Parts: sequence; C-alpha cells; structure tokens
Amino acid sequence: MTINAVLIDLDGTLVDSIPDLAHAANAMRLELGMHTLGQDVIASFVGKGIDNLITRTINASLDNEELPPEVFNQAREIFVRHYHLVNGDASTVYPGVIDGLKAMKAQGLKLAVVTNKAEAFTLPLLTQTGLIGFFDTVVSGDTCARKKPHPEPLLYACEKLGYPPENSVFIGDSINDVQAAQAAGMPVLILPYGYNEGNSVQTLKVDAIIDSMTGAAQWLANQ
Ligand SMILES: O=C(O)COP(=O)(O)O
Ligand SMILES: [Mg+2]
Repeated sequence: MTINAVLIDLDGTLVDSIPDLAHAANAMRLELGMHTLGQDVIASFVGKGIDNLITRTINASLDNEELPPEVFNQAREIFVRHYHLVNGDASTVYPGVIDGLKAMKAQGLKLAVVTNKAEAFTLPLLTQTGLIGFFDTVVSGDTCARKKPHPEPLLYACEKLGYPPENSVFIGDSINDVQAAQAAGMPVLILPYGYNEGNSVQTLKVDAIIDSMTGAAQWLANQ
C-alpha cells in the first residue's frame, strides 16, 4: 500500500478541546436557566458538529431530538458567543502529536485536517495551538455541504492534496471518522484517548487502534 496523504481529525485526536466546549455549553445552559452538566457528559455529545452538540446539550441527552427553531436559534447564538470567547484557552495538544506530525512530514506525507468543527472555530484553534503550519489543507465542518460520517469532506481533502483515497489514510477518534473513511474507501487508524460519543473504541472495526500520533507515524512508516 502506497500512502501519500494523511487526513486527521481535530477534536479528540490532535487537541483535547473538551474544557472549552464544556465551558461554552454550560454557559449556554446557565443563560437559559438550566443547571450545568458534567464535563464527561458533554464530552459524550461531541462528534457530529456544533449544532448537534447544542441540541444534545439542551436535551441533556445523546438522542438529539429536534428543538423548536426559536429555542435552537437562541441557544446557538449563546453557545457561539461563549465559545468564541474561550476557544483554545483551556484546550491542549495531546502528547505525541507534535512529534508524530513532524515524523509524518519527514516521511514526505501531505497532511490535512478534516474536522466537523465549524471553520470559524477551527482556524483560530489550529493557529493558537501552533498546529496550523503542519497542514497542507484544512477542511472544516462547514466547508462542504455534508460533514462526517459522510465521506464528502474526506474526498474533498484528497482532491485538495492531489492523492486518491487509495493512497490516503484517515486518523481519528470516533465512529464518525470510521464511517466516513470507510465510505471514502480509505484505511482508518483510531486513537483511543478521544471522544467516541461515550462508547469504547474497541467496538469499532478499524485497520488499527494506535495509542498515539507518534505510533501512527511509525505505523505509516511500516506500510
Ligand atoms: O465538532 C465536533 O463535533 C467534532 O469535531 P472533530 O470532527 O474534529 O472530532
Ligand atoms: Mg474527533
């Protein structure tokens, strides 16, 4: 297998962004007169983009039952206002990420971020964490018409990098990444420390579960 391009998820794979997401989600609940939720509960709501996180946080449930439009729009305005204020402040780059990305670059691989996070939050977070310089392209949750688990953003990233899915790999942390990669026809590696909507990654059928980005770089070097 010849691998030329690596597509990488952001939240739960490159950056632990839960403290800031949970802060904004709870600030939204407080402004709406609701009690706060635990950070681990909010972490289980992350994965399908911000609109989904807002709905799940208001419902205090993963089931994502649709909110009346006026409730959703008010909640979204509050969440976005708070998340813009704190995005990146308490988020940290996971151990092994910088060395792993350096090793992938040294192997001559092209790198892309493919995240469900909206671009208005993705680019500042990648800039603030110093990660942006590693990537040849960034595909955010609102870059294409559809998000992961749809394959469209992955296929778009492949096109931008100039390599087909057969010569690309996806590295992520959740079922949304696995389904998108498999629908796009590319191998998928999973890192177990992120957020998989509250489920163990051991349940996912993937090419490999690898403990860090340096391990992923090693796996790529062995292909
Ligand atoms: O925004 C989300 O829900 C998750 O973002 P991710 O695709 O980078 O994990
Ligand atoms: Mg993720």
